[in-house]
Amino acid sequence: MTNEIRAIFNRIAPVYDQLNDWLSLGQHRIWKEMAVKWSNAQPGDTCLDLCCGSGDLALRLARRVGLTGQVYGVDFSPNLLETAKERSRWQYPQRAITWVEADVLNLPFGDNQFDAATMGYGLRNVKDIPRSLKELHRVLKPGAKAAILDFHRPSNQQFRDFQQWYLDNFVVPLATNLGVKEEYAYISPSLDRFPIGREQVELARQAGFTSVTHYPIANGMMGVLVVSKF
Ligand SMILES: C/C(=C\Cc1cc(O)c2ccccc2c1O)CCC[C@H](C)CCC[C@H](C)CCCC(C)C
Ligand SMILES: C[S@@+](CC[C@H](N)C(=O)[O-])C[C@H]1O[C@@H](n2cnc3c(N)ncnc32)[C@H](O)[C@@H]1O
Repeated sequence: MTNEIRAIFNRIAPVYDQLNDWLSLGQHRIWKEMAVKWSNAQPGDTCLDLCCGSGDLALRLARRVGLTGQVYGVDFSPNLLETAKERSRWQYPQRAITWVEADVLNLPFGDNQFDAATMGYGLRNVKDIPRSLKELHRVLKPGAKAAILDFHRPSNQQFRDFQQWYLDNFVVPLATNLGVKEEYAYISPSLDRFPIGREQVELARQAGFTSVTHYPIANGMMGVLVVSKF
């Protein structure tokens, strides 16, 4: 399972950023900015971006923490990490971003290290969600926050139908034209298996987070789980 997921993301690396822009009409940038804001990262902080992929959230965190801060981006896809490294070289050559190839279920960091964290479209893809949340809890400093952005199934039936129609009629056909049909067809079943907002809240509480809120965004088609460690 882990190897299959890694293979999916390695294969889509060449088209990943372009397809996110096209298929969300640029909206994913706004959703990611919301997650960074809700993580409460501050200038000078040491931040973590889990499942960083091509680096979108990590680069946004880097902008927020400034020259005195530090950002660590963790992912197990070497191909997406290569894109992230290239982007950071030309976008932020003087900022401290460390790209780490690792499994987020076994983070190579000690306890209580990070002031803030983000995870974009990663939680749905890990093979053990409770363990992933426990690892996140372990590495955050007491008082730190994390924001976890992912797809969500709207409770409103019309938006739910629209989301499914959009995935079936725009996302998969466009991906098919670019030779990555199976990879994008994986989004819908992975979303069916993914816990909805209130279930995510319960899992985060069980992982040790005390303050936990799930915010549906984009008419419930996406969601941000905001967690605090006390
Ligand atoms: C950045 C986004 C998704 C990242 C992403 C996550 C995955 O788990 C994948 C799995 C397999 C292949 C690719 C991905 C993947 O790219 C979110 C935006 C990209 C979406 C493809 C667009 C989805 C659009 C919404 C369903 C509806 C948007 C309505 C409106 C047009 C804004
Ligand atoms: C959909 S991408 C999201 C990338 C980026 N965060 C974004 O928002 O564009 C999901 C990422 O999660 C990574 N991933 C999934 N499971 C992982 C795991 N167990 N450990 C590390 N990375 C993982 C994949 O390699 C992929 O880069």
